[in-house]
Amino acid sequence: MTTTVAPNRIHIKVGDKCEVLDLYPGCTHEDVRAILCSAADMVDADKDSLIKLTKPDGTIVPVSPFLPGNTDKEPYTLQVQYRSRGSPNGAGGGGGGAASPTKIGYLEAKLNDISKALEPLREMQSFREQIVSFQKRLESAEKQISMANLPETKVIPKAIKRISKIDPIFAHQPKYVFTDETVAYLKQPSFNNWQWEENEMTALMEHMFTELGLVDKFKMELPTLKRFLCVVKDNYNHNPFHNFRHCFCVTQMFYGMLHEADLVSKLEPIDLLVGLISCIIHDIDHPGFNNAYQVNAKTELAIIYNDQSPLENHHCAVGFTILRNNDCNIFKNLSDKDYEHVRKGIIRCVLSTDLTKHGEIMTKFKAVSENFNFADVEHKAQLLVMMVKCADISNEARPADVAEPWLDCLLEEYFAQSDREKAEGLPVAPFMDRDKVTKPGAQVGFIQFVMIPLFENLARVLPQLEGNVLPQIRKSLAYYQDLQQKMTGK
Ligand SMILES: Nc1nc2c(ncn2[C@@H]2O[C@H](COP(=O)(O)O)[C@@H](O)[C@H]2O)c(=O)[nH]1
Ligand SMILES: [Mg+2]
Ligand SMILES: [Zn+2]
Repeated sequence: MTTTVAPNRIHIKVGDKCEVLDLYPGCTHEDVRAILCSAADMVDADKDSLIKLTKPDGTIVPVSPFLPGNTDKEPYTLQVQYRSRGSPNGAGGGGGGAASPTKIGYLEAKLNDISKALEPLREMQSFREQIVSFQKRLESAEKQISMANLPETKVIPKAIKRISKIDPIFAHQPKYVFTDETVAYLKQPSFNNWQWEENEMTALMEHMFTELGLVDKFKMELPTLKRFLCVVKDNYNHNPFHNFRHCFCVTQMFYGMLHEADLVSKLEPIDLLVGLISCIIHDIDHPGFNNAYQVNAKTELAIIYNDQSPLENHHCAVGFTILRNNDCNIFKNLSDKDYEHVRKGIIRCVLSTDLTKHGEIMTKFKAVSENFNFADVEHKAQLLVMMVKCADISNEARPADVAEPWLDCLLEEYFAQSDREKAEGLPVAPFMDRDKVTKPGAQVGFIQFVMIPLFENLARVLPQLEGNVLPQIRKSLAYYQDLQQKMTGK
């Protein structure tokens, strides 16, 4: 089982000064921003300040906890620009920036370091008192400022920020031509995602739109579709599991099931569009920490969405923010009625990927499957919900050499979350705890009690899944049961 524990060493250049930073596993976007601001001697830069990192060749490097490590020979160049909310045009403003929790965290850490170094000195006590008084002043400033900022949320500006980077990236996209073998293989649930790079995966997704007739039917402009997919890719974070490759796999499994069950002829193009876009945006901008963490840690997402499926609501909001941008709006030629239908369907599918809704969705679908009717709009909406849910948890429906690395990725993300929960004194779910989880332990229950019942329920309407998909899932279950037996003797 692989886990990442070593800090990531980053060399940066700020003006004519060079700095070395260590990013520790589990640090957040906010931590990285705070560290970079401090390296630029701009600890009072606020959340809206622009932080730009570039490689020596001028390529912009996204600021994230997964910043690739580099060497002192090729440091990143760091620029920080204030963007105080108080100033009318969002620029300039210098020291007037808001005190944010990250600044307080950073200052606390920095002051702790200083106080450790001063341990032997007599002034220690008075210095500690100064720290406490300084922290209190910052906390009170933060309270006042956060109250003043209440109406603003990060959701929409964040998505827009990344859209602004699209054209330079897009301009360098290579053109792809896929062989007949590849396009046929793309329709198979056994497709191996690990052979493809990110740009190839966006091109394969573009192929799905064309092949399903959606480009023609909805008069999509190809550059708009390419840009949409590219911006989606850039708005997935580099998490071990919830990343753009997972988005591709979910979309590809949905596409594979459409073909496997001959749904292209049974569903309307608008249904295919709802399902495909739902898969594509379903985990966009996932922070790598699940809903339980969001709620327990009282994160901004939990506050914005009142603890109600904060992640799934966020994925929808970011997806539709990208679509609202004219350059990415593949829905721009849809009638108002179609747009309304598509939006409603996508929101329903993406919100349904919250596994806490699983039981309710299963019960409803069992009822409609008794007399399923492809002409019934509600029946079809429930079918799409089930298909997106199946696609989302479908790794073990793939051959073992494709599925197993995904389990390592999932556990790596789980362990990073539980390590952080332990460090922050938050509740830890046993299935995420590195001291309690084994690979077969993680899979046997999940495949037996979640995956198989879900796919079997869907197979009541799509019996073709009994052909290729369900046998592979049962094979995975047998494999992990056997492994568990060997490991525990039970
Ligand atoms: N133990 C396992 N859990 C799995 C597996 N595949 C998925 N999952 C869980 O389901 C959710 C899916 O929702 P997502 O939108 O977050 O992707 C995921 O987070 C896992 O908790 C699996 O193979 N084994
Ligand atoms: Mg999700
Ligand atoms: Zn997912």
